[in-house]
Amino acid sequence: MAIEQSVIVPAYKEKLNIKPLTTRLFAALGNEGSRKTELIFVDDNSQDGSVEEVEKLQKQGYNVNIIVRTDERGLSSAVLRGFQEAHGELLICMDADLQHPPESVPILFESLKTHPFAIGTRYAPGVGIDKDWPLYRRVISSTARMMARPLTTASDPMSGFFGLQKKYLLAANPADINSQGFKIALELLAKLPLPEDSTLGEVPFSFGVRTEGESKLSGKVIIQYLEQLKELYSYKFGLGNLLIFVLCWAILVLYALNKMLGFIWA
Ligand SMILES: Nc1nc2c(ncn2[C@@H]2O[C@H](COP(=O)(O)OP(=O)(O)O[C@H]3O[C@H](CO)[C@@H](O)[C@H](O)[C@@H]3O)[C@@H](O)[C@H]2O)c(=O)[nH]1
Repeated sequence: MAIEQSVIVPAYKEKLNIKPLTTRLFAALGNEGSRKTELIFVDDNSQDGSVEEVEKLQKQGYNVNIIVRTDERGLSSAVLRGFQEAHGELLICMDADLQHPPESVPILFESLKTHPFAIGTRYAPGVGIDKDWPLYRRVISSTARMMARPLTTASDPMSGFFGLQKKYLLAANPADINSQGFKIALELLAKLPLPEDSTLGEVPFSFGVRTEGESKLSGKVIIQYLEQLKELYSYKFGLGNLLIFVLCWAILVLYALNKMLGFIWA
């Protein structure tokens, strides 16, 4: 059976997560789903045994591959590389750390059959974020989410769990896409030539906590996000609206402070 759908996973030092992610994903897809799906890890030369782990799974019959980049680092660029190499018409990106449940992947693929772009959301009734996700991450995430509000209708534009129909990626000019940082979903949502009348697929999921390995979020990634936002505001609204950007900033800093104090006092 030909490959119709691809799951791309950016991975840096994720050896311990590779096996559980692969086995859970293919179990969730079932026999028929597994036959038409490939899983691709895009690893930035972790040298932690990830490659050997994938080779073991290949020997067990799983359709899983690993691309090792030696000349580049970064989440967004890794995802774009995976999308480039993928054989499926439907593409999904998810993290390796199991914070995005593999069991939600079939639902996201289903949504992509009727939506050009679909995104996993943590902000919907019945789902949410694990209570053990650290306070500072909640504050950063809420603030970042508010700052992206004018750019997209997505309820969770910070989500790293999303998918799209490949034809819309191919229709974009690669030079337009910013491959820095972590926020590739927001970038693609803002820049892909999606049909005007199309709606965004939103798939609620519960965001877990990482049990193996560590987050790679750093100060540099936050700065990259702010630079990306500035560029997206210019792209969408023109430089004349830089003032709006500055005002949004001021409001959001106040919002973050309020949220932080609220949490502390709560
Ligand atoms: N290849 C590659 N992969 C990377 C790199 N940096 C991070 N990754 C991979 O990208 C995924 C997410 O990175 P984490 O460092 O685990 O991010 P996080 O703190 O859990 O935040 C994630 O979840 C948030 C909520 O959905 C997202 O907002 C955020 O963008 C990210 O996806 C993981 O699979 C990680 O190995 C890199 O430089 N290169």
